[in-house]
Amino acid sequence: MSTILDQLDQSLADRRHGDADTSYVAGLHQRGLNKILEKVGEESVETILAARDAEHGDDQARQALISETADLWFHSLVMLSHLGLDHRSVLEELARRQGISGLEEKASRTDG
Ligand SMILES: N=c1c2ncn([C@@H]3O[C@H](COP(=O)(O)OP(=O)(O)OP(=O)(O)O)[C@@H](O)[C@H]3O)c2ncn1[C@@H]1O[C@H](COP(=O)(O)O)[C@@H](O)[C@H]1O
Repeated sequence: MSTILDQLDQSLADRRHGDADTSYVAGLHQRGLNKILEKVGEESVETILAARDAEHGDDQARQALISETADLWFHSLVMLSHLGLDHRSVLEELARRQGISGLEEKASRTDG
């Protein structure tokens, strides 16, 4: 599956200075970080609403949650790409955290 993320990140990088008339991603980059963050916020809210519907919902509601989550991941990747980052750094961070209990990590923080 990480191949999909590799391919997607390559597409996003290729469109960084692409034609907004033919590319949604190029259009987002051209409209700038604030527009991209607006989309991330919008997709976050849509994902939350879809998750509430999916909790006691049918297969259609669960599929809608998958679709909204994909939109959220996609727009998050556009955000990272806009700032010169990609999914590999996020996967590395998740790998670094593997096996570290979230409760232990929280207790070890010096900032409370
Ligand atoms: N994975 C995606 C992907 N997921 C979602 N979307 C688009 O994200 C948008 C989100 O839906 P909305 O209804 O919120 O968007 P909207 O109403 O058009 O947006 P606003 O005008 O309101 O900001 C839709 O236009 C979707 O088509 C995506 N657009 C592109 N990709 C990937 O990015 C590649 C490059 O896309 P282009 O730049 O369009 O060539 C594609 O080959 C795909 O692999």
